[in-house]
Amino acid sequence: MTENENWTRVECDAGGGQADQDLLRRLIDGDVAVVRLRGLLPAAEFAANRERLRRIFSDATTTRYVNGALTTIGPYLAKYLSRPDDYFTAARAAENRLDEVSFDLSAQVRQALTKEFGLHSLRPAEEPDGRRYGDAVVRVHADGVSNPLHNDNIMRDARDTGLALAGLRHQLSCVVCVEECDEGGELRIYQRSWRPEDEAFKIDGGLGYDAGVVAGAPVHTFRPRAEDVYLINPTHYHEIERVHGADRTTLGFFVGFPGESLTDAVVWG
Ligand SMILES: O=C(O)CCC(=O)C(=O)O
Ligand SMILES: [Fe+2]
Repeated sequence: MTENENWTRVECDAGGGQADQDLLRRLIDGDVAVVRLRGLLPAAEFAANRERLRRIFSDATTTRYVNGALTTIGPYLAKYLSRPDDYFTAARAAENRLDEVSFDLSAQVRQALTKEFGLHSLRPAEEPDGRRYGDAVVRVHADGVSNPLHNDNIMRDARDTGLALAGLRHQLSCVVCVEECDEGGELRIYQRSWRPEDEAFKIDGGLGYDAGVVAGAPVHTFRPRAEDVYLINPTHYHEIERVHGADRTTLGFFVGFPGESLTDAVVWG
């Protein structure tokens, strides 16, 4: 596990012309660890949406696992793959609640990403029958919380569900840092994507994989700061270090590309 100059972060200032299709391709190919976009949205948008979220914080739900816990506002699909109907119901309920307080950070970020990367479309994913996926999940990591080593791969995980997302070609993850913690909370991402034989490293009854699965792989460590918007390839192993002090609050959504053209994409939470 070594930091390595060949597996590192690309920093972009919004409007600087650096964010393009080629950069998305490098994330997909596993050549770039993190793309960090600074200044994607005005500070005032973050401040307003942070305040809106605060009003519905009591709606957050915590899912406990033997080796961790996830506190979220809005459902995350990975938890509902065996009961998609419940996912869509919960997604509508969360959307209504966020609308009530005029929370619009996900829509703003989508619009800004579309412009920044020159996309033709970036919309919440839909099933052919019209059921719409949730457009993001608010994740709250409080003092003492970490996330175990895992990878996110909807093409693999939804394969037997009949959901349209299983047919995507590529998946990225977009994270919007709403509130940074005082210490810790670093994202550690490895230059190692999932392979079927890794299932031997899966933690029984828990979340994620044993550290042995990434032995020897280059790692990049990134500590998100408030107002960062960053992209990773979540099919690569990643984990979040223990958070200290203030909550680490993020808005996250996955970005899926149905084809090799990286200009048309869908999102889900
Ligand atoms: O919050 C982060 O830095 C990463 C969260 C994560 O696991 C993901 O985006 O897939
Ligand atoms: Fe993840």
